[in-house]
This record gives sequence, structure tokens and C-alpha cells, in this order.
Amino acid sequence: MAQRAQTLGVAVIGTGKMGADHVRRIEEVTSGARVTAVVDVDAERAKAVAARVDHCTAYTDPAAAMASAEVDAVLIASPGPAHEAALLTAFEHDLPVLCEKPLTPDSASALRVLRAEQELGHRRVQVGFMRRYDAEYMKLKALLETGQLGRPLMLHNRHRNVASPPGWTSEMLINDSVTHEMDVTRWLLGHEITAVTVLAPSPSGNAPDGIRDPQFVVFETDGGAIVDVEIYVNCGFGYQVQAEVVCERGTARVGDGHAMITHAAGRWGGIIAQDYIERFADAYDREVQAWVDATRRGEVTGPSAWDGYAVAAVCEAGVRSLQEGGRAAVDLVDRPALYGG
Ligand SMILES: NC(=O)C1=CN([C@@H]2O[C@H](COP(=O)(O)OP(=O)(O)OC[C@H]3O[C@@H](n4cnc5c(N)ncnc54)[C@H](O)[C@@H]3O)[C@@H](O)[C@H]2O)C=CC1
Ligand SMILES: O=C1[C@@H](O)[C@H](O)[C@@H](O)[C@H](O)[C@H]1O
Repeated sequence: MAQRAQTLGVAVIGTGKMGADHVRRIEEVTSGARVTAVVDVDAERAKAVAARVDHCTAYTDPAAAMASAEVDAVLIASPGPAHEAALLTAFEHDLPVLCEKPLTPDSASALRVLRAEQELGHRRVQVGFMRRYDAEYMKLKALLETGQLGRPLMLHNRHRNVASPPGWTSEMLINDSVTHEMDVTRWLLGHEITAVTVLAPSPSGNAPDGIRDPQFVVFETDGGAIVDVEIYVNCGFGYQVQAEVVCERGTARVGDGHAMITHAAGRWGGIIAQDYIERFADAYDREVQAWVDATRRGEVTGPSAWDGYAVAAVCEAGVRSLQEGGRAAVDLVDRPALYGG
């Protein structure tokens, strides 16, 4: 793959919460790239974000931005249903892509993306599973790789959000939130998830009418591990993501948020982050920097389109279990050679 320009010109597609934060990050935090184009179907939003950046053009059509000579790479932060079209257009221009999760919203469209990338003959996509770049998760992964604790037997996860955005459904707890635990399970343990069982207690009074929140999700893996995820997106008090691996000779846990504990006025405690932008700020910075660095070296690293496809397939099993009850098997195609199969 050819070495790219000295400073990468990046088009950011989708300038909502994540896209605008990534624009800020590329301009103010990371090095080696600048934002030369922003795209949003909402023209006013794109213009407002472009106005904050020197020499940045606002577009409403992703294809027009990707055809620009100023664009060497693409960061996709539009909603999931718009990802497939943007990815396929990026492939037509052979542009490297950092695509926010999900790769696409279902496994059939994810497979079309996998096939298109295979036709290119080289990887082009890094998927935005940012927990792989979080300092605590990286430490946990490194520890597991030493083998000191023995074989991982179980992984317990908690994933809590303050409140679900308007328009949320019970399925989105799986498709939008638990996707991260699906990726983390596959990455930390090196196993594929083979079956999903979703259980739901009587909904919290905090949850909007009709939303089954919280849910308790169980994965079985091909390495014989059992993984549980408490997902509670209207907990009201903070954003918490915690994981504890139980191995044969010990356990390791991350995400307790113990960076600073204060003792004062007869109490002790710390601050709980209020959303992912705050909790995972460093992880997003590291993720984008890793993408820029790899792209400038002419490489593609990090979570692949295969990882995005595998997670989409696990989501489908999760939604089947939620809707129909019981245990749902995960249906995966064989892993293609491009992704280490
Ligand atoms: N990694 C993470 O922790 C997180 C990832 N995400 C992901 O980031 C993506 C964006 O999410 P948010 O920023 O929360 O959404 P958002 O709704 O705040 O912003 C999306 C933006 O995309 C624009 N848009 C819609 N269709 C478009 C199209 N076809 N082309 C260009 N722009 C289009 C919308 O007008 C809007 O400005 C989603 O894929 C979401 O799953 C979201 C939150 C956290
Ligand atoms: O990806 C994300 C959101 O889309 C999702 O809605 C949240 O639950 C996750 O914590 C966040 O990381």
C-alpha cells in the first residue's frame, strides 16, 4: 500500500456528537492529520463545524467530499444505516477509513462490506471499537496475554448510561451499547461468541415506557468461557463501564474509576463520569492517533471489518433472544484469509 501524504487530509462524515468531537480531536489533540472536509446531510451543521477549522470545506454529499483532492482518508461518524454507502464509496477511491461502530447495522450489509474490501485485496477499515485503546483495558489485555492468571473462565461486565436518548428501543441496548462488550469479549479472550441469552428483569421506573431496561446478557464462547453483561442505560447517576475477568489462578478488574478518592466533611468518594465522551476521552484520542499513524505508514491496524461483521452477527442473536426468549446461536461465515482466516 502506498505511503500517504505527510499530513493527512481527513474528511469527517457526520458532524453530530461524535463527529464534531473527532473534528476537535484531529485539529487540537492528535498529530499528523488535519480536517479538510466535513460532511453532514444537515448543511447548516456541516457549515458550523467547518467554520471552526481553517481551510475546511463543508459538504452535504459524502461522495463529493471523497472525490476531493484534499481528502486522503475518511472518518465516518454518521448513523449506522449510512455507513455501508460511505464505506463502499471510500473503497472506490481506495481511501483508508476509521468507521465509528457499528460497521453496519446488520450482518448482511456487513458481509457486503467485507466482500468489497476483499475485492480491493487489502484492508482499508479500522472500526471504532475504542475500548481497545483505553489504558485500563490495554493493561488487562496485556496481563491476560502473560498467562500468569491461567485460562479465563468468566468475564463480568457492567455498562451503565445516565439516560437513553430520545427514540431508543429495547433492541438498541443490544445493538448500540452491548456491541462494545461483544468486541471486548472477542478481543480480550481471543474467542468467538457462539450463543447469546438475554434476560430482562421488570423494567426500571427510570426507563421510558416500553423500554426493557436493564437487561442481563450472557454470551457463550468457543473457548468455553461464559460472559455476562449488565446493561442499564437509564441508571440516572453516571456512566460506568467495568469488567472483571475470572481466571484459573486469579481475577483482574478494570473500570472502577478510582483515579482520585477524596476524604472530606465526614465522607469519602470520587467522581463518576457522566458520558462516554468524558470516560473514554483518552481512548478516543489514542484510537484516532493510532489510525493516523498507521495510515501514514501505509498500514491498517486495529479492529477490522471482520470484527465489525462478527459483532453484527452476535447482535442479531442477541435481538432474537430478547424478542423470542431463550438462547440464540450466533451464525458466522468462515473468516476470510484477509482477516487471518
Ligand atoms: N464509539 C463510541 O463510543 C460511540 C460511537 N457512536 C457512533 O458514532 C456514530 C454517530 O453517532 P452520534 O454522533 O451519537 O450521532 P448524532 O446523531 O449526534 O450525529 C450524526 C450526524 O450524522 C448526520 N448524518 C445523518 N445521515 C448522514 C449521511 N448519510 N451522511 C452524512 N451525515 C449524516 C446527522 O445529520 C448528524 O449530524 C454512530 O455510528 C454511533 O453508533 C456514538 C456514540 C459513542
Ligand atoms: O457507543 C456508545 C453509544 O452509542 C451507546 O449508546 C452507549 O451505551 C455506549 O456506552 C457508547 O460507547
